[in-house]
Amino acid sequence: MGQRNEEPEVTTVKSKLVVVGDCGCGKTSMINRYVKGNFSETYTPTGFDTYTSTYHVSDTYKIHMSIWDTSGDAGYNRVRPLSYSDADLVIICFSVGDPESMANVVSKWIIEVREHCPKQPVILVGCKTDVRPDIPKQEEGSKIVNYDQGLKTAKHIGALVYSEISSKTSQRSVSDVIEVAALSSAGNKTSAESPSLRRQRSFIRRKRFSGIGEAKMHLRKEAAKSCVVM
Ligand SMILES: Nc1nc2c(ncn2[C@@H]2O[C@H](COP(=O)(O)OP(=O)(O)OP(=O)(O)O)[C@@H](O)[C@H]2O)c(=O)[nH]1
Repeated sequence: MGQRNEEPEVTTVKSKLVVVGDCGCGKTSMINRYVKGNFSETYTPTGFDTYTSTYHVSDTYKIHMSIWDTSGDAGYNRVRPLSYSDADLVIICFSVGDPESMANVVSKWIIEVREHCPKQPVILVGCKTDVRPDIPKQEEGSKIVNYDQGLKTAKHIGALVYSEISSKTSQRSVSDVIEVAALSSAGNKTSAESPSLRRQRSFIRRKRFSGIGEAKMHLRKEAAKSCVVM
């Protein structure tokens, strides 16, 4: 009798991640580092851009991400909200070398995000950590955001995760945060109970792929020091 060669059923979950934050804080560089694996010193302001990438969580579970890159420019304040439609998770970025960009997380970004995405999880990302050692000690406090200040802001805005990255020097830090975002958003889907989505949800439950649980497991497995799940 011949052996049946059964392919395992592969579940693919779709997830939309929206990335916002001040101009020049490092959003596009983070996405480029994750999707294309490269980094450019050249600053090209973004209008809107969409990238796609598939995260292979396991042999039988994939997350197909669409990552929406937005402009931090005030000129886009009226059109940027269109990007939030159907978002599963929002990543708010600031630059650790620019305290004003972190202040704007509280005074501008979380307010805009909550207006359009009242329930979706938010991840706060401090970008450009490689600039920290370049800033002279006596200027600390005025020109740099330290880790504790970033973490405090993340708690203040009710973020699910606080993470710090350098798109310039650390592929790993960027992969960690995007993959935690993917896992958190995939386990968080609650809308549109189509039969296929019901199957996905039951699969997620069976495999204990709850968003936050999966994110924590991922963090432990990878021993990532750059992400903190709150
Ligand atoms: N040193 C350093 N520079 C970075 C890093 N990430 C981005 N940059 C630089 O910062 C500048 C702006 O980066 P972008 O990624 O384009 O910033 P953005 O947030 O997408 O900007 P907008 O499109 O205007 O909203 C570029 O010159 C990048 O090379 C980083 O991790 N370290």
